[in-house]
Amino acid sequence: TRSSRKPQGIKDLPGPQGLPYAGVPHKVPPKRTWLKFHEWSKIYGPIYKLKIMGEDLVVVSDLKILEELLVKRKANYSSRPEYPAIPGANHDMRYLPLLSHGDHHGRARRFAHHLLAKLPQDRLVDVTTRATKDYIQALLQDPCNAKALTELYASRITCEISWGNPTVAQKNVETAWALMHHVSPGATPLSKLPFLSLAWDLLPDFLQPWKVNELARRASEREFWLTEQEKARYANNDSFTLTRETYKQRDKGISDEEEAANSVGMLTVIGSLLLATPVQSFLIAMCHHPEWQVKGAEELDRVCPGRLPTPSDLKDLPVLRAIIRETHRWRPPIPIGAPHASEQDDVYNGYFIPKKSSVLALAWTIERDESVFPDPDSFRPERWLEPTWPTYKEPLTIYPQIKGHHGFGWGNRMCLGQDFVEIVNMIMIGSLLACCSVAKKRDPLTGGEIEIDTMDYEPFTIFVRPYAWEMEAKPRSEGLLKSLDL
Ligand code: HEM
Repeated sequence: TRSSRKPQGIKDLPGPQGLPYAGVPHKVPPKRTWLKFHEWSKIYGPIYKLKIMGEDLVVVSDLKILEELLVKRKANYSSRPEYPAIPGANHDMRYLPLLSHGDHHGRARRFAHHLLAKLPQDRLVDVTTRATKDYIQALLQDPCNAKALTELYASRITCEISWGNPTVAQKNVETAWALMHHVSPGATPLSKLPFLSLAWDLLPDFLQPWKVNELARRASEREFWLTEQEKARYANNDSFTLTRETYKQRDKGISDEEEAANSVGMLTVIGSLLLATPVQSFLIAMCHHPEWQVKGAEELDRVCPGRLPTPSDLKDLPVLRAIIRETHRWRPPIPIGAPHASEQDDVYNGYFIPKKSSVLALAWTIERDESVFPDPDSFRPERWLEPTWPTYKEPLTIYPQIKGHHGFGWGNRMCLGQDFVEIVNMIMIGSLLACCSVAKKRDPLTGGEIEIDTMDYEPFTIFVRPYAWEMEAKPRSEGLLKSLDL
């Protein structure tokens, strides 16, 4: 048993107490789980443990402890927990972020890294700029649909990069959210009662409707990814699919057609979801902070008059970078972190961490440390721009920046998409600031502003996104829109 494995004199981590096997699932709210974890970190400290249906979760909100466990001890902390709702997710070469630690993860990660490293920056800029122009036009026509439009146009970017085919963007969004929904707590009984997965191969399907649903979801995703790969092979573009062809010729692993299709499909899915959330949070922040819209737009008018920003402008756009960095801090897209599973029992600072624990880097709490981020709940980009704030760092031609910050994860599992995100966030958010101004919607009868709940985020296992909100959007500069052909 675990307690007999625990060395003498070694303590259990503090944390909320619950039932012997089940732990505290009844104390973890399905909505805004990160707020509960944040509250517990105030009570139990920067590293604490809770149990949910037999799984130990170690929740960490201190950068030094994370550095020690997830970087220095990465040999032990680079795996992933099991996802009962997707049997096989740890070893099927399908979803790189869910693979357990081992050669198979290394192979998938090297290939994904190769695809992203070989992506010419010009192509990413071109694809993103075109999608952003269409996005702005659509947003100006239908601002209350901002949530869905942002996801659709982020998806157009990743679908074009992956397969040279933006027309399947909507299908990609649906595929992405079907996966996310499926792995969310409570979506199937498997997440709540993991032992049911033992029956997967034993019981007839009619007794396991969740199995039938999962197999259907997987089959449709598989067909989608293989079809797009096949179509892309005959198209003359620089898509990831074609990069893969050259990789194959050099005989560097990934020989299987399906494995390659999965790698590209997985990047298309996670890329589109994660590119959209910061833009959605940015729009909500801007509805509350017209003053930052003005400051951001003034900077863009000065640095890139009559055109949209490009990566070579980044050094001259500290206000834009501060707005983006503050958006990632204010509403982290992955507020409780992506779990790293430990492979062996371990002891940290006199505390026992059993093997197969899931270690969570609690981004929400790290980004709310009052000694580093005074007034942490407010959206204040000036904390990155004025020397009186603890986060201020020079030179302003480089800082603030999102690349390399802890929200992209740790050690062997660190996000591979950081350059991608930096460019796409910059073009989408910079173009929005240059072209439009947004505001809370006004009630047509009373003329009063319709409030937007800035904490109303939809929970999925790892990513979050805001629920739909209502807003107004107007062209900021007709001249700019005209010169851009919008
Ligand atoms: C706002 C945008 C994004 C954020 C905040 C983000 C954050 C993260 C985080 C926290 C992880 C897990 C790290 C860990 O376990 O320690 C991760 C993994 C990953 N990300 Fe990102 N990401 C973003 C966008 C993207 C994009 C656009 C791509 C691809 C185009 C991408 C590709 C990946 C991949 C492939 C992994 C899996 C790495 C592995 O398990 O070995 N990410 N990301």
